Amino acid sequence: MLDQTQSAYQDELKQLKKTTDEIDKQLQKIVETPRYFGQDLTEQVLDLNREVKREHLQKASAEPYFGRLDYQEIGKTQPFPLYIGKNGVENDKTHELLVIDWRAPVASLFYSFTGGTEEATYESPEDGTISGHVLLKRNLVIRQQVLQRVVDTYDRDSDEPTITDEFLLYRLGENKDNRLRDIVSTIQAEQDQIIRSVRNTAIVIQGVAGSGKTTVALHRLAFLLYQYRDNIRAERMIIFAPNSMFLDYISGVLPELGVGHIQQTIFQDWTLALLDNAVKLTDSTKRLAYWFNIGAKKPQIDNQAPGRFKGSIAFLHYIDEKLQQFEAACLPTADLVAWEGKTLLNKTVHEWFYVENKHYPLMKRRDRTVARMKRWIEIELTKFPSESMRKEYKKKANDRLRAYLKQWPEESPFSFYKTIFTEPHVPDELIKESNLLFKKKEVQPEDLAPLIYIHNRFYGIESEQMFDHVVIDEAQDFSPFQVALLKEQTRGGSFTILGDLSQGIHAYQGIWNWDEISSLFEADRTMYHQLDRSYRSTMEIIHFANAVLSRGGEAITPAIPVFRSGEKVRLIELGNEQQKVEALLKAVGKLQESGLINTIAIVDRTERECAILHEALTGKGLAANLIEAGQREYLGGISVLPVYLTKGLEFDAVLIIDADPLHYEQNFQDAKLLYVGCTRALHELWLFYVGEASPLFANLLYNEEINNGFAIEERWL
Ligand SMILES: Nc1ncnc2c1ncn2[C@@H]1O[C@H](COP(=O)(O)OP(=O)(O)OP(=O)(O)O)[C@@H](O)[C@H]1O
Repeated sequence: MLDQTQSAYQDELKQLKKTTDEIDKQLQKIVETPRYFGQDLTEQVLDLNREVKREHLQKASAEPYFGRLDYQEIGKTQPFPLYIGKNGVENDKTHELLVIDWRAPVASLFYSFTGGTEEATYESPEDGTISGHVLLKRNLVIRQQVLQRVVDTYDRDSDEPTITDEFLLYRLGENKDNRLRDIVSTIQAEQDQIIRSVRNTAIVIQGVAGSGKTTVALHRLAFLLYQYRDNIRAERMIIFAPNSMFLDYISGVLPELGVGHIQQTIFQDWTLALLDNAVKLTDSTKRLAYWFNIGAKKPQIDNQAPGRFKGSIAFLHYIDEKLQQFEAACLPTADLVAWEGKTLLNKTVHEWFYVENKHYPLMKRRDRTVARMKRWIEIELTKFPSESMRKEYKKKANDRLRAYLKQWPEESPFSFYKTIFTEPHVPDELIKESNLLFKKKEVQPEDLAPLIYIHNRFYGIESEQMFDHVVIDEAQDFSPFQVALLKEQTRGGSFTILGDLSQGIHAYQGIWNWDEISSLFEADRTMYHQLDRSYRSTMEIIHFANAVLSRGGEAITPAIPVFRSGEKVRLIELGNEQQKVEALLKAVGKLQESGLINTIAIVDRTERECAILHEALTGKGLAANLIEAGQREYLGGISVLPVYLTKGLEFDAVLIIDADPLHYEQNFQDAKLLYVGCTRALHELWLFYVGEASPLFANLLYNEEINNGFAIEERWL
């Protein structure tokens, strides 16, 4: 066995040398070609192509590939080794494929193959379905041209030819810095299926915490750009993320995959820019503090919550109705008497507005109709014999036109939207609250989708504002209205919509089930995927988090951990409040001692508590960053942050403080919050409480059903 491993290693060394020599030769040739800065278009394109190739080759030179698959097509006598990397490389002269791009159809075998001796097939664009057998699947770790690891995950000739997770576990066991990474070398079959889904479909992914949803969506973008390179442009693809810090956190993945120029934004920023900043958003800190309040101040969340009401499709239909009424009644009813004896009949203006220009958006239609009226006046004026008469009557006509247009006011999306909040169909409380804000030209986040919707009806959507593909991350926090709005702006209904209902901590605005979103798309243009396997955290952490969630009292789909065992979750009772800071310092010290932990999150329940804690910790010399709402950058290291801001992020270790009944009550909303906090941890999860533990995990260890020995209790009194 050892011999076999060594000979595999030697073989791979030789192959690596052959490939890197060829890459370096090609690279050298490009580097020696002078850049072109002249005006000739053909030369400019050639230069650009060389630059793209240079970038690819430079990356490929350091890490040319990560996998090998020996595949024997039916009818062929020999297997063919396929080396799979982030970019394809071929021999300049012979055109032999040295490295196959991971997105190429044949490379799908590397991901979809899950063991066994049955035929493995893939779809070739030229030759249709190709069948054959996989003889070997090998993972290779190459860093800076050095072959570090060779792991066979399947070898048909071996005594145990089953696919193993060994390489995946090796990758998952690594520590994280402050950025999400690509996973091209270990994409799992269920993830690959999503990544390679056809465009012009709305893919809805419900995935447990850590199932790779964000990562998969980013890989899907890279795939779409490769597969449909003639039809899709990166600049026309957009990612909607929950906050700016999250965008910063994921910003490394697309460049690693060689993809640039994809728009990345948060919904609020995108809408405010479209509205030309005509309105301001209310202070998000206050809003979050309100919705994440604890104890008696905890607000009630139901369908009348402003976000649920204004985010509903019923509200969209209501606005539609109002727009129709506005459209039907906006024209003045009188004729325009330009001067005595010359009347433009109201019927004619109607005809121009409602028939001739009916395909234009409302305000454009108004502009065109008014322009037509002005032209009519000009033409009538030419019938006067003298310049002085024309002048005199022109003034008269313009005055009359001005008076006429006063009856036909030009609405802005905001002024129109405001009129809705006088209607009996809107709950009184909402009218009061909204009008108070509107007076200050302020709006809530849930007002933005309706405002853009009205904006689009008024002014239309420019073709350059249309998207080729839209990714919505943390989509459980999106409202159906937001998705319906984006659908209008996306060619072919091409979407990747991902989220987790168990992490729906913004239930005051988000969806409560996926039908709310799926039903917006035609049934045959939607695909639903469920990812239940969690890759982020150890088994112990996943078991614990599942137990917390199930105590929330609603039916849940438990996350299934990858078989990666680690330290037990620690439930630590403290003697009194004053001990908290010392306990955290001690915990950080212990974790850092191991040398294995890079990123640590200290998680409290509210932003205020975090600020106080952060001050106390830094006062004791701990170098920690306080993360607040609206923050744009994630710096890694030690962070102090409220639990609701941890969403989407991950840390080597998570320390949850104040895990008591006041901060985490036994209800679904709090269970989701604590679940989110717990599932951010990759390797270590510690929870601290003074006195009593939260009912979401109290006495967990004595509960026969769920006690698998995944947690230990300690008392630091
Ligand atoms: N196939 C895989 N191979 C290696 N690592 C993976 C794989 N899939 C996911 N991961 C890792 O699991 C972690 C979670 O991934 P990601 O953040 O994309 O999940 P998510 O479903 O969006 O999580 P959450 O909903 O909890 O925010 C990341 O560290 C990612 O690199």
